[in-house]
Amino acid sequence: MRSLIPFAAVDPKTRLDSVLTADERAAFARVMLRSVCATLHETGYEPTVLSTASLDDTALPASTAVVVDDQPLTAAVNDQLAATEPPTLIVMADLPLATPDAIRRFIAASDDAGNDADIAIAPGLGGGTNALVVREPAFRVDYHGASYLDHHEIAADLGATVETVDSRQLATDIDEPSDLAEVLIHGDGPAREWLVEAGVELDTGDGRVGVRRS
Ligand SMILES: Nc1nc2c(ncn2[C@@H]2O[C@H](COP(=O)(O)OP(=O)(O)OP(=O)(O)O)[C@@H](O)[C@H]2O)c(=O)[nH]1
Ligand SMILES: C[C@H](OP(=O)(O)O)C(=O)O
Repeated sequence: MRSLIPFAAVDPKTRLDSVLTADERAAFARVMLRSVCATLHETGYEPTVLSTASLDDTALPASTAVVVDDQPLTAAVNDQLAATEPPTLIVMADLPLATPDAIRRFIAASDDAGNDADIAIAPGLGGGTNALVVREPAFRVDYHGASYLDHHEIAADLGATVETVDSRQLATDIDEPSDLAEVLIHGDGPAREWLVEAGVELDTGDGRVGVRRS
């Protein structure tokens, strides 16, 4: 199955700006991208990174294809869907807890006893769409906001079947500083390592666990 990883290369992860500088956000976004690429490679896919700007080769595992398209996310992904035959797997670049097992379970769950769902969605905790399998040729994405609900509506309008796959590892996208706590608690890969080296640590004071700089 063709697989795409959309990536905002310029000034990424702005919602982390209370914890990370602009250079750190750019570096951390690339660490997460590299981790998701490696996860897909390990799962047996050859992902294409759909990036808003060209990328230094060191940002990616060897032999990862890059397509540069500086359109906004939804338009760039939809042009890719229009240009190729389904199925397409789309996995966001900010899922540092994603593992090959989680991807395999997502794909397997989207295939219910041999009846492939037209659309399979691994929702993000905030209502977004962290991973998507598109088997319906007419389906087009509409990211941002509660895109999980929007994608259900778009599928319903097409009479397409939808499978929602509940996966903690795929649900954890890194948007807000509190999401970094999830990486420190549950991660065991390069994103966690990068945060520890940068001096980002758990803040277990009152209320919800967060992060602070050491
Ligand atoms: N190709 C492409 N990918 C995008 C674009 N905007 C976001 N992405 C990617 O889509 C996924 C989810 O995006 P967001 O959580 O909105 O990421 P972001 O824009 O880096 O973060 P914020 O600045 O905090 O909104 C990540 O993999 C991003 O790298 C875009 O305009 N084009
Ligand atoms: C791209 C967007 O991501 P979020 O802003 O929810 O991280 C979405 O999943 O629709």
